[in-house]
Amino acid sequence: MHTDTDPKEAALGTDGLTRRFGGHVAVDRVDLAVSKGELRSIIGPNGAGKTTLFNVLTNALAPSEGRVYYDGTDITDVPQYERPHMGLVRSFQSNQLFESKTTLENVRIVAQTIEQGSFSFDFFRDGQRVAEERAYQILDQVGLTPLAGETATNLSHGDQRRLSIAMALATDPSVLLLDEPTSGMGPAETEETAEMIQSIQSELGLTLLLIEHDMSIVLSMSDRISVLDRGKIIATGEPDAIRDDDAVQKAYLGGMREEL
Ligand SMILES: Nc1ncnc2c1ncn2[C@@H]1O[C@H](COP(=O)(O)OP(=O)(O)OP(=O)(O)O)[C@@H](O)[C@H]1O
Repeated sequence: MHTDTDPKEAALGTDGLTRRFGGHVAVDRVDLAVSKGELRSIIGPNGAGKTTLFNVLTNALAPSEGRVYYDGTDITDVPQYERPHMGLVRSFQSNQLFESKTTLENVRIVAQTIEQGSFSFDFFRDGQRVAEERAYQILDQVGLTPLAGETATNLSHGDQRRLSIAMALATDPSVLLLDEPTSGMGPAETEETAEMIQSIQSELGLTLLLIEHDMSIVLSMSDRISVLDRGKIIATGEPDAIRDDDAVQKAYLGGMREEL
């Protein structure tokens, strides 16, 4: 079974990353090395530490120990708000949508906010138009063009999740962290969203880290899968190897084994 190698040579890497809550170790000495252009899924039973790992990777929560590397640079101490400007982006949560704004405006606002750092006078003159063009382009990529003028609060749950991906794309990420992009979707919508994510990834050459519960999606989409159990990575490998791994089967006993 393949294990992760040097985190400093990865698009996104961690070395001994740990997060404790009091005496509880939610993320326990995690070593990851996600290669450029890889689609890596993180799976594991409920409470395994997946969300906490994402929170520590984005510095929404400070790690208790360990380091985080982005494209060879130690970013452990880089504040959360600076990371999107470097290209390390987490998909927006539904409570981060501007509910009274339209689908288009939500994406445009993010595009404009991100670009403001790099444009000066010219930007203020043309900024809105440039950001709007970019927003239309992204809506097309995620299949939301027909809903461009719809108020975000009126979108279906699935379309709101697609919008949250669109907003993340508006920041022009290199490494994108997606937290359960298909949660709450039916089988057809899940399939459609998975295809959309894959086509965007190959089009943009993105590195993707995905938390996903739908095992058929995980097994079909991932280049590699890392399995988290009680805070520890117990296996990393290609989908076939993970499905057949004894430790993984054991961790899922009574839980999702049938799905594997
Ligand atoms: N802010 C917190 N304070 C205390 N304990 C926490 C906190 N956040 C998470 N935990 C604990 O850390 C462990 C890991 O939780 P986490 O939400 O990261 O798991 P998960 O794998 O994402 O679970 P799920 O699949 O159910 O979303 C759990 O035991 C949880 O109760």
